[in-house]
Amino acid sequence: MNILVINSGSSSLKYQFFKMPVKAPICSGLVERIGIEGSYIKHTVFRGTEKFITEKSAFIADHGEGLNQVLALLSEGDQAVIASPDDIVAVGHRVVHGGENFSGPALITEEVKVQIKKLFSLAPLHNPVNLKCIEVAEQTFPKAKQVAVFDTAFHQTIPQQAFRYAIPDHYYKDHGIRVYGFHGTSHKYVSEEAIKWLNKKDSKIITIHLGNGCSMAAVHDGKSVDTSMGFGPLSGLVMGTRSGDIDPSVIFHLIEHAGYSLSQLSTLFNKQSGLLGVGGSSDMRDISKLAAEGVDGAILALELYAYRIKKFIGSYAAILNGLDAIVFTAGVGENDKFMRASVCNELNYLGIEMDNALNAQYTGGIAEINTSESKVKILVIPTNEEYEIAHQCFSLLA
Ligand SMILES: Nc1ncnc2c1ncn2[C@@H]1O[C@H](COP(=O)(O)OP(=O)(O)O)[C@@H](O)[C@H]1O
Ligand SMILES: CC(=O)OP(=O)(O)O
Ligand SMILES: [Mg+2]
Repeated sequence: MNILVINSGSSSLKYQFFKMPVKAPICSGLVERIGIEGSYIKHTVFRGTEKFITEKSAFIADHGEGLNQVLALLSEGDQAVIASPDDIVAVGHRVVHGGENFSGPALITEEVKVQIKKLFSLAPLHNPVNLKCIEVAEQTFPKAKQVAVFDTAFHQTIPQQAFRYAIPDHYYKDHGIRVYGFHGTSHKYVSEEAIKWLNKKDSKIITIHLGNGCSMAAVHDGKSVDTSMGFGPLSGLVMGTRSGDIDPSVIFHLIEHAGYSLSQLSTLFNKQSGLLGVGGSSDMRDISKLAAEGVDGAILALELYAYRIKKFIGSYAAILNGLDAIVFTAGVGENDKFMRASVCNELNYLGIEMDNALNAQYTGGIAEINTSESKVKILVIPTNEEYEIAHQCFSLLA
């Protein structure tokens, strides 16, 4: 079954094309800087062991134009992988917020689109773009089924004591104020891979997703029981540009004593904080370089980032009442051996002991980087949100 997966962000669009149930994609790509100067597309076709890469840079005004260019790359020229748009059987969309209505993938109907729209105010940076991509894909691939896979779905198993905030009841009932959690597709995928690796019933796992957005999940026997992002994708860990946990008193203080507006506060905590705010860049590679040169802000940014992860490991070990494995994933988790080492340093009380050589030698795939005595396994598992979305579409439609 030909399935195209679209993972859309505010200014980018990642895609992969699968012939399900085969896990290896036929092609994948990235449209970056949509609507801003310097737009470009990188498209890679995989044939056997060979890769054919096409790169284009020309202004792309919106996600519609981006998707049309993707369609052209899929269907035209030497490296075409389909003959016409009708060859696509399904388009799987990452949708960030599904509220309490979706605990699994959904075939997109007018009613589902209304639900996604109702949640715009809860995920203003993500849901509007996700819906836009659905509408463009409906026009571009009129015969295909459209399927939504929600970031929030995997976290719908979190119990009330973890998902409710200690504020009066009607804020939950009337305003939907609760923990939703995000990156669920990634936490689900890597925790399932970890469970296969451990081959253990009743497993207790902590998954640590460190991309531009960062979050952790406590996963008991395959079910999410707590997660570090909450009502929106702002709480919990220190991220590329987001602060993570902050005392709400700071907000009251900045409004009352420094005259901040709501939009200034939103920009501050969503776009000017995290690694960028403390260390001068949102990109972990830059921060590591600056820290190695001795720049104080960058050193502090690394310390805050690792410390917060460690704190969540401790709290999740407590709520799980035990621990079989911790899993590092996404851009930083998969690539940054120094960050993995900082997080795992002095966690032996919890039975977490890293093998420094194995950590340093890691180059890809699923691997254990703990010592043979370590009670808890330390795993690195590359996430694959696009494949997980294709897999969920395939299961829904097959
Ligand atoms: N080799 C590397 N070493 C350290 N950090 C890396 C490396 N490669 C990528 N990263 C970091 O991964 C982050 C992006 O992760 P990614 O999972 O691609 O994010 P997203 O999907 O949220 O855009 C960036 O902070 C980037 O610096
Ligand atoms: C929900 C979220 O934070 O997503 P991303 O990491 O893609 O920004
Ligand atoms: Mg990501």
